[in-house]
Amino acid sequence: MQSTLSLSFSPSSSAAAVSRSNTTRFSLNTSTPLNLRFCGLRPQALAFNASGNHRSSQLPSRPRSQAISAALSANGSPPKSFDYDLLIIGAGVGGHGAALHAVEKGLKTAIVEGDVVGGTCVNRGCVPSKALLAVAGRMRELQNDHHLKSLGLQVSAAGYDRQGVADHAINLASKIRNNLTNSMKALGVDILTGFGKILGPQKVQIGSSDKIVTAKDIIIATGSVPFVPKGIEVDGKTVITSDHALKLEFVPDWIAIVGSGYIGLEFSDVYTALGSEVTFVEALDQLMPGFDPEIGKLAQRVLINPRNIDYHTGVFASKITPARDGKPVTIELIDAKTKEPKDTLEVDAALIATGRAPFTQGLGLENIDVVTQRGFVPVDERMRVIDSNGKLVPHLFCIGDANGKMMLAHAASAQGISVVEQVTGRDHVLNHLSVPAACFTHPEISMVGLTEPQAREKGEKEGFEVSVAKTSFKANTKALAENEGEGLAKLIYRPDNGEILGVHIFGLHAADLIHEASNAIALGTRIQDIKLAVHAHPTLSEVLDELFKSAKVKAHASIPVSEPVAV
Ligand SMILES: Cc1cc2nc3c(=O)[nH]c(=O)nc-3n(C[C@H](O)[C@H](O)[C@H](O)COP(=O)(O)OP(=O)(O)OC[C@H]3O[C@@H](n4cnc5c(N)ncnc54)[C@H](O)[C@@H]3O)c2cc1C
Ligand SMILES: NC(=O)c1ccc[n+]([C@@H]2O[C@H](COP(=O)([O-])OP(=O)(O)OC[C@H]3O[C@@H](n4cnc5c(N)ncnc54)[C@H](O)[C@@H]3O)[C@@H](O)[C@H]2O)c1
Repeated sequence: MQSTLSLSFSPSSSAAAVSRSNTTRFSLNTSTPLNLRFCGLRPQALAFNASGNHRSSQLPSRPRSQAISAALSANGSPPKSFDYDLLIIGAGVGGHGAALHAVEKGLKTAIVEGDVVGGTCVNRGCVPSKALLAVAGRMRELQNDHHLKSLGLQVSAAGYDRQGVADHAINLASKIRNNLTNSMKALGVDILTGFGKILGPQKVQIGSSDKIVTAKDIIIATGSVPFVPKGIEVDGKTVITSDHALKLEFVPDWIAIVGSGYIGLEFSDVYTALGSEVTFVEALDQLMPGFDPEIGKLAQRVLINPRNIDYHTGVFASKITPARDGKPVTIELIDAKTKEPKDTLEVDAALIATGRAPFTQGLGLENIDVVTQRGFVPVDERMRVIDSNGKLVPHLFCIGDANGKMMLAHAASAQGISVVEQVTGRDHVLNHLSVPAACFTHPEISMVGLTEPQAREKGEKEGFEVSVAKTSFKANTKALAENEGEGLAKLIYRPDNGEILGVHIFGLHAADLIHEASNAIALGTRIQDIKLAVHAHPTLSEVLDELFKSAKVKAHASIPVSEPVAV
């Protein structure tokens, strides 16, 4: 096994540095402690210092090296036999995906959860947000007279019951949480309740009790919490994070959304559908800075400009004070570059959507000599944890939001499956460039692989040509039948060999359509091959069919010809 590695770690050191939209970007104003919350999981306040490491060390009065050797001498010797083959710390989607695959592979598996099964995605993320977005989509349709008339429909004024909408999100989360729990129980995964703390190699303490569990391999899957920049006071009522917003306790007349990434954009869709005015505050010079620029422009034309949304770009929200004593929420804006004061906003509420911070405090990483990087656990491309000397920690892996490679539910799960493949004897490296992402606005945005600027930069560095092909939803029969012709699909590829570098879609059901492209990238399928695949007519999938067919690949790689099958 390789012992010294260079770090493969994507989070940029500044929020102003844009990489991919769904790679971690968090470190704005980290010079003073951040105020992080974790939904009541742990009583003590969380605080990170400037480097993101935890301020309140477990062993604060001793030098670190001394503390580590003390811990190792007490707990450091690896156990000779194990309670489990695999122990997973954190029962979010990452942990759940790993657990299910582990059982399938015949591993005796346990999962430790300090709060509720399902983690962020199920309880405070993907699931409740998509329930709210489903309502938003219907409200939009019912309020769009022009659209309805063109279909020959007549509907009287649309309305909603706030608590009914909130209940839909709560009920869905509870249903999926039960499904997840039952699926693990049914397969024989032991669910251990308590906060997991690594005591030494292959050894984890569960909760504050004396319960210590040993396992041959351990996966850290402890996820993330909302990141709140300094100067912003979250009261959970008028200044909120997504944790609060998903409960939909009120629908403000006017809400400022700080950050125009995934969370900001999806909530702007929900709030405007429910009648709020939205003001975006974005640190970078354009909205939705993580998307492919062309898709971002189209999204701005369709999702921002015609809606009750205005915005301030190139500014930080440097101070936000909740509404109190009859005064509204106040937001002080400073220029992102010069730091000069720019403006003060007074609004009914503010949603802080400025990224997520890893949840790794109190995990006992110091006991195995692992130093986090702004809270993220350093891992190599196989999710193997790297210690402070650059060496792999045997039998220890970290997946999902806690490693910061790609903060998406399915990425967490895919990383978990990849780890299980490795510990059961099959080498596996997940190609993150094949992992799709989607923003569930109306219409949706989806993407896989590189943006056009990223592809051009790579092409320049590595000396290959980059080409772009595009198709419009306006030419698609199914989209037109739905009266939803506003949309674009964009393919970024190598004309010399037909390699797909990236695909970006804006339009109806873009989140479902992206998988043909992501699977093609994962399987190494070239354009000259996929353009021969057949799509049912009339379907939205023909948008991608057209896209691949319109690409101009110069060198024709051999096209596999399958034997004709007698029917
Ligand atoms: C509003 C919102 C919407 C989102 N929408 C989407 C979406 O549509 N699609 C998508 O792909 N992603 C979405 N995401 C991102 C997605 O939720 C995360 O990427 C995903 O949940 C990460 O999974 P995870 O398993 O790494 O961590 P988590 O889901 O955060 O789970 C970690 C679990 O570990 C537990 N834990 C932590 N420390 C310990 C410990 N020491 N001992 C025991 N248990 C511990 C926690 O209680 C938690 O249950 C969204 C996120 C948010 C906030
Ligand atoms: N549909 C999905 O897959 C989905 C949905 C929601 C969340 N998520 C995941 O959750 C994570 C967090 O989402 P997010 O939207 O919070 O983060 P993000 O990184 O997508 O966007 C944060 C935005 O906030 C801006 N920003 C940061 N600090 C600021 C400040 N002080 N003032 C003004 N602007 C500031 C950044 O420039 C950036 O544009 C993402 O990594 C995403 O992958 C995914």
